[in-house]
Amino acid sequence: MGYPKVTHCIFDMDGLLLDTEAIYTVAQKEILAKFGKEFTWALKAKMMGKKALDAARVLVAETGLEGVLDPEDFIRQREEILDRLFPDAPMMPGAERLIRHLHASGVPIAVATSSHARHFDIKTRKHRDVFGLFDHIVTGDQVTHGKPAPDIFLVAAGGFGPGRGPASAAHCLVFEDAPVGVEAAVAAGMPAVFVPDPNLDADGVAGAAAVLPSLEAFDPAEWGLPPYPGSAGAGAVRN
Ligand SMILES: O=P(O)(O)OC[C@H](O)CO
Ligand SMILES: [Mg+2]
Repeated sequence: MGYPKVTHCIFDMDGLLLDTEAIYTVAQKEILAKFGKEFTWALKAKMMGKKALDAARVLVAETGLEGVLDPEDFIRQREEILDRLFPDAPMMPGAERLIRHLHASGVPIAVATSSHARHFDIKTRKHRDVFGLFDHIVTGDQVTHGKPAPDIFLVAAGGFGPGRGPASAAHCLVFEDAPVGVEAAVAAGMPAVFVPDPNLDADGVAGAAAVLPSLEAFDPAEWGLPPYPGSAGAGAVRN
């Protein structure tokens, strides 16, 4: 397998634990339409997983709107739409079961999201019980360099506290839905389970240890983690 036994798990949030990526798409489509521009999956793939300003700069550059739409102004317009839609974001299939299982089994778990703390609060308002099970949460505003830099995963791995940390980065399994997130995990020296949206062209994404259609297909036992009670598990496609 090429990886040591997994002892810790680090979860991305948007598009992985929470179904919020569709909300970003709605907001971004709406704003670009005002400028006669289309929001495509190819553009989304380059933005998703990044911190807000990094992603806004990509959008402005890729749509040729430099000098027309200021990235900070884009973010302001987007906030109005997002703030309205985020509170109703549901969890992704399989996310709650996996989190509850890992927590009940004593596996240290953390969140590493590029979202800033204010958004994290709005998005998780209806899911406080589940998010309360994580050892700790690292939000995008806590690191200078966002994904694809490895920083956020390294900070998350370092946050488990004395005696509860991983022996090395390679013992931490990262779950991601974004190409830049997989890149960040690889740069951090961590195996990554990539769970891409079916609309995302995942072909050019290198380095994932496994690619799954959904968290429902994740079998903890395959990674040396405690098995689901009474379950044989589903098959991961290991690279
Ligand atoms: O996927 P996350 O949780 O790192 O957050 C990403 C951004 O907030 C939106 O793509
Ligand atoms: Mg994500």
